[in-house]
Amino acid sequence: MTRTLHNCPAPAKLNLFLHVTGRREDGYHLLQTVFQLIDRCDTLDFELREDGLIKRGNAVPGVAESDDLTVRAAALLQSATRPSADGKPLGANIRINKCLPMGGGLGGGSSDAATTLIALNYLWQAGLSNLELMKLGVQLGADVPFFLLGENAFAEGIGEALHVLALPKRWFVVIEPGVSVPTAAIFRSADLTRDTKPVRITDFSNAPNGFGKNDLQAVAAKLFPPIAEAIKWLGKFGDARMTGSGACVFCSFESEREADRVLEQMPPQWKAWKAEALMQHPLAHLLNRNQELV
Ligand SMILES: C[C@@](CO)(OP(=O)(O)O)[C@H](O)COP(=O)(O)OP(=O)(O)OC[C@H]1O[C@@H](n2ccc(N)nc2=O)[C@H](O)[C@@H]1O
Ligand SMILES: Nc1ncnc2c1ncn2[C@@H]1O[C@H](COP(=O)(O)OP(=O)(O)O)[C@@H](O)[C@H]1O
Repeated sequence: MTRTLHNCPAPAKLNLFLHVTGRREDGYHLLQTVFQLIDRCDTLDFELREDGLIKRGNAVPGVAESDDLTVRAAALLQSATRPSADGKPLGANIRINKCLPMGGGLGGGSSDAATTLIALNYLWQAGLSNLELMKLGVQLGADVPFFLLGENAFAEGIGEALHVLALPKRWFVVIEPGVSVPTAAIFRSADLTRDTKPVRITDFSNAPNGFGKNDLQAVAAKLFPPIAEAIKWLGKFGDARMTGSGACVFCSFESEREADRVLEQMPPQWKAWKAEALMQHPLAHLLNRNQELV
């Protein structure tokens, strides 16, 4: 039995567009979005424990151990898994090397949770299918099923109704405006428009670059002026927009060279970086994909 998995990547996502098309009775919003995986990642280490305990091996500023999405993901998987022959569940030590900013709209916490489910399903030999992991994942956050799908996707519902989508190879410049955006506050805002007309997946496929808009952007940029400033500056180079509920802002380019040219001119107040589009989740080889999936 493998006992450790080191340096497991938890990649970021960008929402290439994000339309709010309605609201469910429970308050959750109906969305249409395209999720793009990129090669900027948190990395996680997992070590098997025989005593059944789930422990985080390092502190994550601002996130208590019991609230950490990795610890919650591990506990959820443990409760859905049959104990070993001696009746005891397996546990794990989890170390997280955070690179993705929290409240950045890059889905870092959700991706950490998905990587935890993938890695521990493998280490514990739990044998859950990908669809079963996705059903667990959506209980942790609306973005988690996407990271478990393992491929870029068009998403509907609250983000859990996923359709695999082939996206072109692109480079992205991403600005971290230095603020952390609470997702719930953006969705709660009275200023949010919730009635964008639904689009079809083919509408996007015919014109992938610069399609649609991010309906959460106006609300977030008003509440957090550094977001508006970053969009204005990056907008000089192309169609700059916010990802998710913010705060990060991105613009896509055909080549790495174009991305480098923009980074060379970046004002010093912002942390900024380039990333390449990923076609697949880096842990796709550990997913038990089968015909249940779209
Ligand atoms: C906006 C998006 C777009 O990809 O990404 P992020 O900016 O968070 O990365 C997601 O829909 C966010 O997903 P996630 O970050 O997992 O959010 P959750 O923890 O499920 O929800 C946080 C809160 O946002 C609100 N919420 C979230 C998703 C949704 N479709 N409708 C909502 O109204 C709810 O009030 C919920 O309590
Ligand atoms: N392992 C984790 N990494 C990041 N955030 C976490 C984690 N566990 C819990 N959280 C909580 O989830 C919130 C959203 O984080 P994150 O997913 O990084 O941002 P976003 O949803 O904007 O993409 C954080 O503010 C934090 O309180």
